[in-house]
Amino acid sequence: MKTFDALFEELSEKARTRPVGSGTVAELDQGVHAIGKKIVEEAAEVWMAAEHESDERTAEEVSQLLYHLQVLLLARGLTLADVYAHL
Ligand SMILES: N=c1c2ncn([C@@H]3O[C@H](COP(=O)(O)OP(=O)(O)OP(=O)(O)O)[C@@H](O)[C@H]3O)c2ncn1[C@@H]1O[C@H](COP(=O)(O)O)[C@@H](O)[C@H]1O
Repeated sequence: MKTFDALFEELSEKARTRPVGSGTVAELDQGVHAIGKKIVEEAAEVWMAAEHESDERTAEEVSQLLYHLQVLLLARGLTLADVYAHL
């Protein structure tokens, strides 16, 4: 099972090597504005799933939100350590 930290490592590598077909690379190329909109959209989907859908759907939506948050960090050149410093 993939962890939050392992996903960030994977996405960091994708950002560095820019493999063809990577959705992460495509999203990074859209920039912070587009990624931010995606985060807002995913956050709303988390809310709706938590209120109206199953535990599994809620967990799935949360995973997508976490993914897009990580892409935003990469777009800004931030690391997980930068975030953890505030936890
Ligand atoms: N965990 C994720 C992940 N979660 C969410 N997403 C993206 O978020 C989208 C889900 O958004 P929506 O629910 O809005 O679904 P959708 O409306 O069909 O998608 P869009 O039309 O909005 O793109 C998916 O289509 C993916 O583009 C993810 N894309 C990639 N990953 C992981 O990231 C890693 C790198 O992926 P690549 O960069 O694509 O190789 C791999 O391990 C993947 O499993």
